[in-house]
Amino acid sequence: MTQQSKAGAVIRGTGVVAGLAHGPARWVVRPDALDGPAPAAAPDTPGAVDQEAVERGRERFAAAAATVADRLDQRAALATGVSAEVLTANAVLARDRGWAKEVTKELKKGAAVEAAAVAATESFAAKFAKIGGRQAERITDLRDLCARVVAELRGLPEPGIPAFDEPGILLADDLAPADTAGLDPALVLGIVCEQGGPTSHTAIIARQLGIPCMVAAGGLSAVADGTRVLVDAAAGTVTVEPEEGPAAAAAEADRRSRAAAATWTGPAALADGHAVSLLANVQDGDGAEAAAAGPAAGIGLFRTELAFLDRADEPTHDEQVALYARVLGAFSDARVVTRTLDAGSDKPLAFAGMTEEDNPALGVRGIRVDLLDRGLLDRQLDALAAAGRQVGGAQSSPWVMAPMVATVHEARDFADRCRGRGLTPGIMVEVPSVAVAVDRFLPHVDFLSVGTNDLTQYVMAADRMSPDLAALTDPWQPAVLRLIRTVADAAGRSPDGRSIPVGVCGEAAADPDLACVLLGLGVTSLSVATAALPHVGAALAGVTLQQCREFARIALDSDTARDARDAVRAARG
Ligand SMILES: C=C(OP(=O)(O)O)C(=O)O
Repeated sequence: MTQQSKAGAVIRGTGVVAGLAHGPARWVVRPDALDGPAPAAAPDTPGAVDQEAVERGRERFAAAAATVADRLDQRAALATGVSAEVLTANAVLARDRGWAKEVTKELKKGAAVEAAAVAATESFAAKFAKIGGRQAERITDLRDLCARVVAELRGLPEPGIPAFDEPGILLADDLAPADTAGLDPALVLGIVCEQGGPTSHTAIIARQLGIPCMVAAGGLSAVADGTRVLVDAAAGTVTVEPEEGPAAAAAEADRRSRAAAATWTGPAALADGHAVSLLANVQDGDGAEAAAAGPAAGIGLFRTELAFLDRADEPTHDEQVALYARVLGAFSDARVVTRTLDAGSDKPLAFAGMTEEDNPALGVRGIRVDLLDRGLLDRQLDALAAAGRQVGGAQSSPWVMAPMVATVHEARDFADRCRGRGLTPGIMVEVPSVAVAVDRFLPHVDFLSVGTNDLTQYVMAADRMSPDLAALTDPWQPAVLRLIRTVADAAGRSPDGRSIPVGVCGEAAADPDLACVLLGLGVTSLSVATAALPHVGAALAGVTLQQCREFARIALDSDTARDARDAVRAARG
């Protein structure tokens, strides 16, 4: 039996639709397709095939699948936009001839019809998993259809969303599109899935409905139905049985800020008219084009390693040029900051030549891959320079930054290699040594970008992946904020008289309260996931620079991350 989460425990996941939600957890009812009396699976050594049984099974499956498809069509007719598209696509999947054929194959082996449906589904799921990417994310759709067809074959009600008699948070291993498409945002305040990815249908529909949503929340099954939880999708956390007063206040403040965000269209500016450079974090061409269609003023972090995570071999020069040109071209007149491959730690790249390490977060990652193969970075810089020339205009000298820089030597060497190719060099500030000795780094680079996720991990000596250490890896940690102030102060009066831009591209920038603090600390740009842009933009529109400075002072003078957050939230009102 799963051990239940304790009060105050924090579960981590990936936020896909920013926002806070507080209420009782309600689990999706998803009966295992083979619950109940086990239907006969295909025997290992099939005897003579009972043709009549095969035919009966084929007809029963076809009828059940058609009923499920009809119901999906009916729901599609009542839905709009992406919800309708998703429901229709799943109705088509339910009528798929290949699926029916695979079921018949299993029936011919002697399986009962329910078992045949499950076996056929799992055979497709295995194929989808092998292909990976978006195809793998369709496995949930497929299994959901199978569960519905099996329920229909057994004369049971359709599995799915529980009835909500009060507003709450929907929890699931993964949600099927047929579930998400019919959700009522007045009752479903938040969605958390133990599995799923940022491009899964759950994420797409939650975004359309404006429901805060998290996926890949490992350990969620330890949360019992009815337990009160606080979901903070921007921070990627679910707090089990949080302190009621502050949790309710935070959720209410967030509800108001989401209402403001829904009408915010940019460009970003503070209430006193002070312009803010609000940029997007992206990982591929689709993301860059989606960002360009919204209020982003450019790209502050293009995580190139995420575009190549599933690659066994290094992408060719031409492949890289095509990808980079697409991302640069999405903002042909504005700043696009590309980060060189941040391979290693939680993002191993098969082609980067890393070996297993005991402590990969402190090992060969980011720029340190130079130790194994300097050519990898050189080839990436060549491709980026070529993409810049191809796009031209404002992108003819692309901004590029290196992750995990720790020494002045690394910064100088990186900058030389960039300048030699006509690129504009910067470095990430995520190793504390850079923040502590920032004045020594500034003469070599044209910009800095603070990666608060890693900076916090390394300042607090706490693994960012550890759910038990979530309170320590909170970017509101006053020690982290003090380092950011040191960096911003130094960059504002660089020894050679230049004012060096300092951005923040970690998750800290996506927290509307913390975004105000960061501007108050002197940061010159913020880069956040595209979905979080309106939340941050709307929050900034409600405060002046002087207020931001006051919020920064309050946060710096706090002893804990929690005190800092609570005090700034109270001051913002
Ligand atoms: C932006 C950052 O990098 P990563 O992609 O490792 O989160 C960070 O560390 O804040």
